[in-house]
Amino acid sequence: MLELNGLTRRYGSNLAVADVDLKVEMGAFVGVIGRSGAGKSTLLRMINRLSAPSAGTIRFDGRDVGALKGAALRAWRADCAMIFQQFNLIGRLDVLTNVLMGRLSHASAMRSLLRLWSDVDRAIAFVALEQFDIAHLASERAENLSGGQQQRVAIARALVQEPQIILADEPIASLDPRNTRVVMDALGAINRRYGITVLCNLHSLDLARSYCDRLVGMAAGRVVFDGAPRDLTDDVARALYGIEADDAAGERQAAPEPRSPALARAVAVA
Ligand SMILES: Nc1ncnc2c1ncn2[C@@H]1O[C@H](COP(=O)(O)OP(=O)(O)OP(=O)(O)O)[C@@H](O)[C@H]1O
Repeated sequence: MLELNGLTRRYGSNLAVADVDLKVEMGAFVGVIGRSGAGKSTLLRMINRLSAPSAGTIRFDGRDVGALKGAALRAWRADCAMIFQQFNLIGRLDVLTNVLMGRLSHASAMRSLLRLWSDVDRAIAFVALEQFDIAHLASERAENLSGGQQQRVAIARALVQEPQIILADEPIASLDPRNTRVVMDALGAINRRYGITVLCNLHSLDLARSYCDRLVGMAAGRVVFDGAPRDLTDDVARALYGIEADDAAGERQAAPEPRSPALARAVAVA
């Protein structure tokens, strides 16, 4: 289990993440939702230790993730793979090599340094590409692929890390609707087939509702909703997103003021 307690990140006087308590059971597909600036990326980056908490703890199966250093920290980062909005591939390298980068933590230091991939690593990378219907692109330069294809390469790279958790930070923000579905389906397949826990930052409520089995709503750095998608009522959504609610939900009518006092307070300080 992943357990966050009092997790906080300050940037000067700005509280990006404020006193977050969260327990995530392994195997879950959790959507982290909220308006821009709510603290979603900062939360995921702290879990991966890309950003240092100002206060609070991150524990995984009882281990204090915040205290990890050196090889143990590298192992943790391999255990919780990140997927970014901008894919973060090496454009001039071919697709297969990009996926093989996900095997670095499984190779010896010498092999990693010389990029001497074993046949087993190559086979694992190829199978990962096949799963997302992009094996035929293995020898293409990554920069020549469409956004949706590049994100599937990034997901394949994350998969070959053999992580326990995938942290996806707005993975579909730069994609058109068709590729959005393809990429979300790929994350859903990983979650179901391998039981890999997915924490996925999403702006779209429609997507969050259709793909996630639990939603965590953030406003002004705080968790203001935590529950099943069916419990995320329109009122809660409006409180979370304010004037962005219709964009997020894909509706056309104007959003009334939030009726839930606790959520309204949280949004007011956002
Ligand atoms: N490196 C940084 N330096 C200073 N402030 C930061 C930094 N990163 C984030 N912040 C601030 O922390 C707050 C939360 O930002 P964060 O990116 O986590 O929100 P978000 O919900 O992921 O938003 P978005 O959906 O736009 O990415 C914002 O006020 C942001 O300006």
